[in-house]
Amino acid sequence: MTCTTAEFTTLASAPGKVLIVGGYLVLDRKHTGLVVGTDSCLYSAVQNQMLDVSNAAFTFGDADVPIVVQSPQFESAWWKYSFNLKTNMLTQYESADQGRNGFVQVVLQTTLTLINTQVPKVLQNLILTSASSTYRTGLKIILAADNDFYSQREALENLGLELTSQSLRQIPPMANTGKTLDTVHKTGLGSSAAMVTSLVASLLAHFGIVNKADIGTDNDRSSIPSQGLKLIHNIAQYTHCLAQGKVGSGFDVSAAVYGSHLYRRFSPAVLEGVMAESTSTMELVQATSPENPGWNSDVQSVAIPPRLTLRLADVDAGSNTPSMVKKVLQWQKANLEQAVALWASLDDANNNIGRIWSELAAAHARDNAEYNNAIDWCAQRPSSEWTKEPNMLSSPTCALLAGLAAGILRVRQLQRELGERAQVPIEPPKQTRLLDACMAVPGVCMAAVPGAGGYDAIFCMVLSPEAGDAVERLWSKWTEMSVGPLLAKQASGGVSILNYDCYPNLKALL
Ligand SMILES: Nc1ncnc2c1ncn2[C@@H]1O[C@H](COP(=O)(O)OP(=O)(O)O)[C@@H](O)[C@H]1O
Ligand SMILES: C[C@@](O)(CCOP(=O)(O)OP(=O)(O)O)CC(=O)O
Repeated sequence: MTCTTAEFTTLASAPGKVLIVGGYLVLDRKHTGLVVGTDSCLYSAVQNQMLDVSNAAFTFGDADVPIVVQSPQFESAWWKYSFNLKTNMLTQYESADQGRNGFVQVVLQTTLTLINTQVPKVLQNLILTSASSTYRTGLKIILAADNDFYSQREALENLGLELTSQSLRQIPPMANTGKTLDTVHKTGLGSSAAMVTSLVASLLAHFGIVNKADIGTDNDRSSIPSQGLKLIHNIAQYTHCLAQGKVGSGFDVSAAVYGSHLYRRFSPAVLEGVMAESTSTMELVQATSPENPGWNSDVQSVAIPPRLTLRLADVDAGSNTPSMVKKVLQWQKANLEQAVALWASLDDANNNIGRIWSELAAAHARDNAEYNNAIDWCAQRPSSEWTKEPNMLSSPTCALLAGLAAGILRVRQLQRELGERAQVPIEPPKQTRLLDACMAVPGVCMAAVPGAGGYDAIFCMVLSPEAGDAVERLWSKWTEMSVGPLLAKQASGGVSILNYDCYPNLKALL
C-alpha cells in the first residue's frame, strides 16, 4: 500500500504480552521471565489541532496548552486537560461523567514536564500558533486497541456468531466495546502497560525528543536498545508504577517496549525515591534518564523457534492477580526453606524452556531440512508419541521438541505444587484438565497458564496451522469452562512508530 505521511500526526503502537514462564519468580531480580509480545497492539495517535476552548470550564492563560484525549471504543472515555508551560502543571478541567484516567493523566503530566524541561520551545510553539483566545492550538490524542485486549464474547453473541477465530475476524477492527473502561472484560494482554508505552512513545516522537528511527518501525530494530528506546522504557515503567501505586516487576512494560525477550527486572530502588507526589522536575529527569545506572533490567532477545506459533484463549472466569501474588509472597515468607527449594526447581524448569527455544532456533539455522522434516512429522502426532518412533530418535529437532513438551509439563507440575502449598489456584484442576487435553492434540508442543495463572487464560504453542485449528476445535467443544480464542499471535517487535495514513480505522477516529 502506498501511504503518504500526515504532517503533525504521530502514531505509535505497543504490543500486548504473554508471560510464558517465570510468573512470581520474575518479581525477584535473581530470576528471569520469558515474555512474548503479541501482534495485537495498543495505539496512540497525537495530532496538533486547533481546539475551541470558548466554552471550557477553565480559563486558559497565556501559558496553557489544551489537550483532548479520547478512547472512542469505550463509553464515557474522553478527558480534557490543560498543561501550563510555566508551572508544568496538568489540570483536568472536564471529562465524561467527571471520570479520571489515572494512567493517561500520569503519563501526560510526566512526559510533558520532561519535554518542556528539555526542549521548551517545542511546546511553546503551540502557544505561538494559537489564533485567538477562542481557538488555541493544542493536542488531540486518540487511544485505540486491537479487539483482542477486551473480551468479544458479547459482541459475538449479539451478532449470533460462535466463539471462534473465524467469527472474531468478522468484528470490525478496533470495534466499540459498548462498555466503560471500568466495566470492560479484559483478556490479560496488559492493556495499561501497552497504552502507557504507546502514549509515551507517541508524545516523545511527536516533539522530536526521540528520533523516529531510534524507536524503529515494526521489525527494523537493532538488538542494542537506542538511548531513545531506553528513555521510552524508563518513562513508561515509571508512569505505570506511579499510576498503579506500586513498583511491580515491569515485565509487561518491558514487553510493550522491546517485544519478546528474556526479562530480568530492574532493582526497585531506581524508583523508590520518586514515587512521592513531591518529586521535583530535576529528580524526574535524573530518574528517567537513559544514563541512570539504576535501570539495571536485562533484556535478552529470544527467538521463538521457527514454525512454532502461539495460540491464546481467554477463559471466561477471571482471577485477581494482585491477591494471588500477595498470597504466594506471604507463603514464601512464612516457609522460607521450602520456598527456596521450590523456587530453585521452578527456576531450572523455566530456564530449560528458554534454552530449548534457543537450541531449536540453532537447529533450524544448522540444518533447515532436518528441522522442517521433524516439525512436519511431529505436527501430525501428539507429543506423547514423539519419542516412540525409532526412525525419528536420531533427529535432533525431534528430541528438542519432545524435551520442550516434557519441559512445560515439568513447569506445570511445579506451578501446581506452588499453588497447592500457597493455597492459590495457579493451575486449578479445571485448567489442568483443559491443558492436558490441549497437550494431547497432535502438533501441540506447549500448553500452560501464562503469568500468574488462575482462571484468566491459557496459551498453546503449535507446530502447524492444522494443529492450531485442532486446538481451536477442542476449545469450542469444551464444556467445563467457556474457552474463547484470541486472534493474537507472537510478534518480534516492540513499540513502533507507524504511518498514520496506513491505519484508516484510526484515522476515522481522530
Ligand atoms: N484503550 C484504552 N484507553 C484508555 N485507557 C486505557 C485503555 N486501555 C487501558 N487503559 C487504562 O488502563 C487501565 C486498566 O489497567 P489494569 O486494570 O491494570 O488492566 P491491565 O491488566 O489490562 O493493564 C484502565 O482503567 C485505563 O486507565
Ligand atoms: C505474578 C507475576 O509475576 C506475573 C503476572 O502476570 P500476568 O500476565 O498474569 O499479569 P496481569 O496481566 O497483571 O494479570 C506478577 C508480576 O510480575 O507483575
